[in-house]
Amino acid sequence: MRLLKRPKPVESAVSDSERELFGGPLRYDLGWTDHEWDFLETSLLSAVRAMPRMVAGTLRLAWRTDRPALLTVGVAEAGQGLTAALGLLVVNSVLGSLLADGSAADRVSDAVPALIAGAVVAVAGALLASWSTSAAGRLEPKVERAANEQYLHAAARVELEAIEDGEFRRLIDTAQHGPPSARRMVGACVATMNGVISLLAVGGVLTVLHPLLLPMLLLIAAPRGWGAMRVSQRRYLSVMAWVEHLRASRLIAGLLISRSAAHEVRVHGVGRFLLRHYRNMAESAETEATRLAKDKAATELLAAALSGVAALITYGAMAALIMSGRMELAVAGTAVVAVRSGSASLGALVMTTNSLHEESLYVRDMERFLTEAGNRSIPSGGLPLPEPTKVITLEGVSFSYPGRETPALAELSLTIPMGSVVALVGENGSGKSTLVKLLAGLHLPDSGRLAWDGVDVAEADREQIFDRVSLLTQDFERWPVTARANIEIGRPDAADGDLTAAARYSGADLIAETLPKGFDTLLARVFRGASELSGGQWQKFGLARAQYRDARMIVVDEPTSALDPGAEIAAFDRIRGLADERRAVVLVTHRMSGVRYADLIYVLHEGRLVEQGDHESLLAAGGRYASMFHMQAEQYGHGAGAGTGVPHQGGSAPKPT
Ligand SMILES: Nc1ncnc2c1ncn2[C@@H]1O[C@H](COP(=O)(O)OP(=O)(O)OP(=O)(O)O)[C@@H](O)[C@H]1O
Repeated sequence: MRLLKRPKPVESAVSDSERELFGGPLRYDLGWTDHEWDFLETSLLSAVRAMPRMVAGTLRLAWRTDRPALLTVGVAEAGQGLTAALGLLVVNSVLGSLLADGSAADRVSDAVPALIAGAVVAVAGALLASWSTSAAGRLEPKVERAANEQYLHAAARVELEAIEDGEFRRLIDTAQHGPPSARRMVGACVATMNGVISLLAVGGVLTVLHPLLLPMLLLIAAPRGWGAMRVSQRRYLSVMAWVEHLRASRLIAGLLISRSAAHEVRVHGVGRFLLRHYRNMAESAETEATRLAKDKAATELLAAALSGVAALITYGAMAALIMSGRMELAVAGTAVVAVRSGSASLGALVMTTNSLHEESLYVRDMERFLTEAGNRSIPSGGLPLPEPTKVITLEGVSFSYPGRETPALAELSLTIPMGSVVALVGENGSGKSTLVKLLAGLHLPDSGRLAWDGVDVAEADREQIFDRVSLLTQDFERWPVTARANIEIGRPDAADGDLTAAARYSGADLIAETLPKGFDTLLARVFRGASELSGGQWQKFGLARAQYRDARMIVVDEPTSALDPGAEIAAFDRIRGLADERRAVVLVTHRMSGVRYADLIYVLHEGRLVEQGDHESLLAAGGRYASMFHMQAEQYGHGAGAGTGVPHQGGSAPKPT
């Protein structure tokens, strides 16, 4: 039975801002929505059928996190169901006494024992409810934490390629609703359990009173159940379709208050521009919220009307039964109370079942993410790397980014011997940073072979590769923690690191001396009492971190871009000094002054290796490297014959073409 009409794609309003800033409507892939609709287009019955599976999943998680709390909730909820049934029997007994023959005083005094029993039952019910609430309150945050840990652990373990894949990022985004939903599912499970038990109790009493009363009760609650189900499914579809729009609005809002954008936001008037777009996008979202609200109101009105008609039929039938003498007045009185409380219980049960269903949709997204993340996670285990390693070799290595036709690296063959300083040179986009990512084990070659002393990284234990590589990229992380932790985070689990040596090595020790609390100064402006460093000072902390790591291969990508001329010369000297027989240094830079003393220089062009050798031989060859070197030398006034001159002045070096 199809209870729901397929909704129109949620695509009507495309804001101008989406067109202007993002090149078109930001909507979740509608192909996905179509596919999901098959799942969502479920009847009430199938949602109820799926319930045991959903409940079992949540209960398993709850069982793993806090067994005593879960058992307490179960016992307390079952007890409450019992008190509900006893309460109805008490009502029946009281009504029986009150409607019996005899004087008013006698009838009231006959009812007293049942009234006392009723009070005891009510107190017991209240105590059980409060016991259950406190245990469920203890359980819920634990379930959310467990689910969050699963989510974050899986996200941190996936391959870099997955992180850079837009589809997967969307999955990460939607799955973040999962942990809070898992928490709410515990509450919904408890409420559902409560509803089921109360309803069984009421249903049992009603069936005993008269067999027709239970079907009538169900008739009253069914339309409300249908309405609630339809509203929640439409809300879910809408959330999914608008998730990117919401993300983009948050991005714009974030930019308005971000520190890094603060200068342009003010000086270039970007603030006004972004605010206008923020409003524009918020208005589109409001249109969708209004549409949903109208739909919800209409659905609920229809459900209430149908439920009212069912109630009318029920009470009419009861009146007919009384008048035909087939139902006693006391039974009818109890039945009215039971139908009222029963339909309230059933209504609540439908709502909680429905929220269980709705929350489970989000938990399902998280499950889907966990499965996908599991498929795309960095494999554990593999061949051990030789220690010490003598050489890293690339043979015919090619690599393309997903969705890109031209390979970022093509048929690359080169060697990186331990103890040497290897420089990677080439124009923007020639593939240097991509090669760095491959060397660090962040990406694996699509074809060809990258090996540490003959052990192919595709078969090697990736953890061991990560352990042996120290990475200082152009956009290295400026961790919002203390100066000390900013260096020690290079080897987070090491207890034997030499912080002083690492800081002295890069010059970060002198910077720390000027900080209010030395190495214990917090380097995160967002917190009170924290200090901020200049770009060049941060780079020295980055270098110290890279050195602290004590790796076999140190890869530095533009390590001196923010350093003043003196600091730059010193930094290149220090970087050269890092190479020893156990360790290689891979240097990526556009500053030819730093490249000059490298033992081996590889020149890349459009992902291919076009020249290799040392500085002198490459200059003598008069090729691409020589022209890049001369171009920079000329800029600093050394003239075309600057084979011996070293252009190391500050300012950004011109990008070779
Ligand atoms: N994450 C990515 N996804 C898709 N393509 C990418 C990605 N990163 C880089 N590319 C593409 O791969 C090619 C090589 O880029 P790469 O960053 O390796 O060059 P580079 O030599 O380091 O450049 P630069 O000197 O500007 O830092 C470029 O065409 C670039 O557009």
